[in-house]
Amino acid sequence: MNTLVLHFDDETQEAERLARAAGVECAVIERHRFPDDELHLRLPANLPARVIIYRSLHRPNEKLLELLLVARTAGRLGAQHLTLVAPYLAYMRQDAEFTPGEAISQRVVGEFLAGLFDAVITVDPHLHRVSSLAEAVPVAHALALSGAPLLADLVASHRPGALLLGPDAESAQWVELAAARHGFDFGVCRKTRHGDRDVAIVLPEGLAVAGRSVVLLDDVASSGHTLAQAARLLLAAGAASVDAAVTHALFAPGALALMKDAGVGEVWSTDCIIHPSNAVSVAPELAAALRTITSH
Ligand SMILES: O=P(O)(O)OC[C@H]1O[C@H](OP(=O)(O)OP(=O)(O)O)[C@H](O)[C@@H]1O
Repeated sequence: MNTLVLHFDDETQEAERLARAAGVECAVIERHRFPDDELHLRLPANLPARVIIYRSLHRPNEKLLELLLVARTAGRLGAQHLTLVAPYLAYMRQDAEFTPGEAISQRVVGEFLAGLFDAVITVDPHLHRVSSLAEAVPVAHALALSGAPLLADLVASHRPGALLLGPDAESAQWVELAAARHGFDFGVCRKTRHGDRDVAIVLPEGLAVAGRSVVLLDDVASSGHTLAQAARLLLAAGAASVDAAVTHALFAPGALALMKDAGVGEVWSTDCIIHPSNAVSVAPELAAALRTITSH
C-alpha cells in the first residue's frame, strides 16, 4: 500500500467511494472534542508516502483548523506527498477587496492550503476574477473538475428534451457544456445581486419557455433565492415544469422550502456536499484526477 485516503467519520461513504474508484485503501481520522472545545485527532500511526485527505469544505471554519492538524501530523508520520480532495472548496468567492479593509479570503485561505498540501482537487470552485484554481490555491497540482457533465447526463435521462437554463452569466459555461453534450435547447438569464438573499433575474430575451420542461443548472444553491426567482419567472411565462440541478447542495436552512414554494419540482445535486438531493457521485472523476497527479 503506497497511497491512503484519510477521512473523517461524517464523510465515510464518500471517501470510501473515492478510494474504491481509485483502487486505494482508506482509513478514518479519529476525532474527540475536549470539554473546552479543543480537538483531539488521531491518524493511523504509520502512513504511506502518498496520503489523500478527503474533506468537503462547506461550513469550513473548524475544518480548516482540522486540516492544519492533519496535514502537519501526516508529515510527521511518514507522508511525503499530501493531496487534499475537497469536492467543495470554501472561501473562493471573496477574491478582491471590494471595500477598504476587507480580508481577501480567497488569497488567505488559498495560501494556507498551499502551505499544507502538494496537490488540491476540487469541483466547480466559485472563481470569478482569477482564471485558474492554481492562481487561487498556488500548489504544484491544482485541479478543478466540473459537475456539469454528470448533471447533464442526469437531466438527459430524467428530462429528455428539456430546455436548460442558467440563472446568470456565470452559469453559461456549465449550460453550454451540458447542451453540447446532449443537444439540449438552452438559454442564460441575467442576474443582479442586491444582497445575500436578494437577487433580480431577467429571462433571456426571445426564448420561448411556454409549455417547456425547464431545468435550471448552476454551480451552487445557497439561500435558494436565485433558483426560486428564476422558477417564478419561468412558471409565470408558461413553463410546464421547472426542476433544478446543482453541483453543490449548500442549501441554507429554508432554501429548499423557498424553492418548492416557488414551484421548483425535482432538485438534483452531486455528492460534493452530502445532502438528500444527491443524485450522482463525483467519485469516478475525482479518482481520474488523482491518477493524473500520481502519474507525475
Ligand atoms: O442560492 P443563492 O443564495 O441565490 O446563491 C446561489 C448563487 O450564488 C452564486 O452566484 P453569485 O450570485 O454569488 O454570483 P456572484 O459571485 O457573481 O455574485 C451561484 O453561482 C448561484 O448562482
